[in-house]
Amino acid sequence: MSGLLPVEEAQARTLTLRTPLSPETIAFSECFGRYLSQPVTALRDQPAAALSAMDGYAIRFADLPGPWTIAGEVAAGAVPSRALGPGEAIRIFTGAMLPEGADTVVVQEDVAAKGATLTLTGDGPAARGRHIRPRAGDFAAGAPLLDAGARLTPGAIAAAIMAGAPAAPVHRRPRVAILSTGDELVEPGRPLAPGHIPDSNGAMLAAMLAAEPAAVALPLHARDERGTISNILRELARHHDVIVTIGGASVGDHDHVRGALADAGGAVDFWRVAMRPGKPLIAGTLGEAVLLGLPGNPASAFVTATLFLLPLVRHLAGARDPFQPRGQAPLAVPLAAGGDRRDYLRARLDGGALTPLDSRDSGQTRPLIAANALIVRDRDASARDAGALVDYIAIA
Ligand SMILES: Nc1nc2c(c(=O)[nH]1)N[C@H]1C(S)=C(S)[C@@H](COP(=O)(O)OP(=O)(O)OC[C@H]3O[C@@H](n4cnc5c(N)ncnc54)[C@H](O)[C@@H]3O)O[C@H]1N2
Ligand code: MOO
Repeated sequence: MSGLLPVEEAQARTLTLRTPLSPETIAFSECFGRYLSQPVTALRDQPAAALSAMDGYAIRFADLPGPWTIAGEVAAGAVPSRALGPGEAIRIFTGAMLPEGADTVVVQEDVAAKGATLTLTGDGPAARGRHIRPRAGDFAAGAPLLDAGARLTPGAIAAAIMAGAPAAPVHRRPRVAILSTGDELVEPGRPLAPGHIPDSNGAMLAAMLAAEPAAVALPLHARDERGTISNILRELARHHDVIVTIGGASVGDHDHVRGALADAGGAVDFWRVAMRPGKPLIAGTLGEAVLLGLPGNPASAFVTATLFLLPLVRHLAGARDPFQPRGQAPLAVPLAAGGDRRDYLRARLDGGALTPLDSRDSGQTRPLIAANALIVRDRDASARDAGALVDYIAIA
């Protein structure tokens, strides 16, 4: 089909519409899911000194099998008051600094203390250095820990804090507006007149964005009036980084998004992508804002949001790698040959195998309940047997 942009080209063009947003420094308590604006390098050794990894006694390995004279105690957070001498043991706890002179920890389950005398009752440590966390065993000062553009996962947050970073250097979150268009649409939960349907896409997109570093405004709705849509777009562009419209993207007499964007002073970068569902996707700019015009069919909106909106939001939020990775899994059932566009088939990944869900009608919402993957089937792909490996994208 002519005039349709290949998916990868359309995805790449979407990201070129705007560079990542400005950097800011925020508290670690607020930074989950954000992307780093600069690398994190360790500012300190961790641990900063050799520590005990167990509750027990610090000893010299050469003094085994004891007995020892108990010569003091050191708890986590304290500095040992003296060095360990030959034949001595110092009571020590998990996370406490190892006294100078000690090279091994014997766990308390392996010894018995009577007065100031400690005797071995179990096997004891098998080697010098047992139950000791060496200085800088986690990382040394100067170690590169996280790259710019990395996502702040719980683990990454923990490492950045331990590395001594005072706060999280990240990119600003994109402010995202969602605008459903269509005379037939009614706010969720409101009574429906004949010909009306509930606006399910607005809330669906807000939910998809809830897991992303985005400030998402309450979904809005406009009637199918070019002038109204144009005015709303112009207003939204003043305070948002991304405007997502839903519906009105196709060729019908009531499909006004492209016209309204032009009237508002914006520009279409591309329209129509070689994919199913989602062909009439629009991408463009209006002032500083990027506009994505998603097709109105629920599956089309879902798939185009997955492939274009979420990566755009991540890109603006500073992600180095904004696209969902593709996986491969075997088909649980045979798959028919592909058509003249790239297909993204709603599917269920269960027990390691993929089952395409029955409906290919992009107007249906019910298949979205079970779908946890999109099978990627290339244009003109041949039919595949059950068991054949196919590409998929995991979806939430
Ligand atoms: N002659 C042609 N007709 C259509 C073509 C085409 O190439 N030639 N493309 C079809 C494809 S593919 C799609 S996808 C749809 C997309 O159309 P629009 O983006 O203009 O969407 P609407 O017509 O406004 O709506 C389509 C469908 O989705 C329902 N809808 C819309 N918004 C919502 C919402 N917020 N929540 C729930 N449901 C929504 C709407 O009622 C329609 O049923 O065009 C085909 N037509
Ligand atoms: O592309 Mo439409 O999205 O096939 O239903």
